[in-house]
Amino acid sequence: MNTNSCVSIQHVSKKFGKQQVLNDINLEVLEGEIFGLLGPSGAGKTTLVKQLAGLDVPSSGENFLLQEKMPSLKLIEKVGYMAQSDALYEDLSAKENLQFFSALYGLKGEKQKQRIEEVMELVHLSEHLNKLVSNYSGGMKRRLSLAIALLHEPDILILDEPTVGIDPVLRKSIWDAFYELKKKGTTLIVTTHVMDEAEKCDRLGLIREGSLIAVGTPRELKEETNSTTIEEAFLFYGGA
Ligand SMILES: Nc1ncnc2c1ncn2[C@@H]1O[C@H](COP(=O)(O)OP(=O)(O)OP(=O)(O)O)[C@@H](O)[C@H]1O
Repeated sequence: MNTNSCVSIQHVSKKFGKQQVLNDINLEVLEGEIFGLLGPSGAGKTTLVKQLAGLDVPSSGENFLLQEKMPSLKLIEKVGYMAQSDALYEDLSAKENLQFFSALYGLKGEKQKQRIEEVMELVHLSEHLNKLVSNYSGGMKRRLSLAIALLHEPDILILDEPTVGIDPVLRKSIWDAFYELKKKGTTLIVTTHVMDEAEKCDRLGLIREGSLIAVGTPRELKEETNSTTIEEAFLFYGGA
């Protein structure tokens, strides 16, 4: 295992009934990188990142985060996860949602107040702190979910399609926030099926029908396949 690897996926396969959804995945994610999992809808990205977040288990193989086998309660405070669908309390205000999740992570008093202000600023929602979540737009809910995942300053942040439904201007500001977190040493794992977003990652893993078909920097993947775009590279590796 690489010494600065902080996520190690070893021979991970997953079946739902007879359907093979992940097929012998092997992957190391390095500390402090932004790693993108790119693949079409249904490729198995969510299934994989759920395991990394400790919410599901492989049928065979093992996942390690910070040298600890998943799922592990020890890692709860070190890992942040933002699911694809927002898990928010609609009939509470944003602030109440943030307070609830802060409490789960053991954030209290002044520290809690300060973190809530910081994360809401980061996602440009400070003005809407007291609004009921049911009155939020889809994009606002996405940003609030992101704020919640950031509350406890996790070492590893796992984001399942973080910018779906978010306009380009805000998408840029969210990516700026990702780079800020990276600077602080946070490792980010981001799933996406958007090619221009994939270009923003340090390294990419291309997933197709449950198999990891290529891993490398966006530049490497393009060079190796003589492609001008990631999309072209993806099609090349996919055998098209
Ligand atoms: N709990 C489950 N039970 C049965 N099948 C499942 C379950 N979860 C996922 N699947 C199936 O596994 C496959 C991969 O789904 P997954 O959500 O991991 O794909 P994805 O790459 O994240 O796609 P998307 O971008 O659309 O979310 C799909 O065919 C899906 O129907």
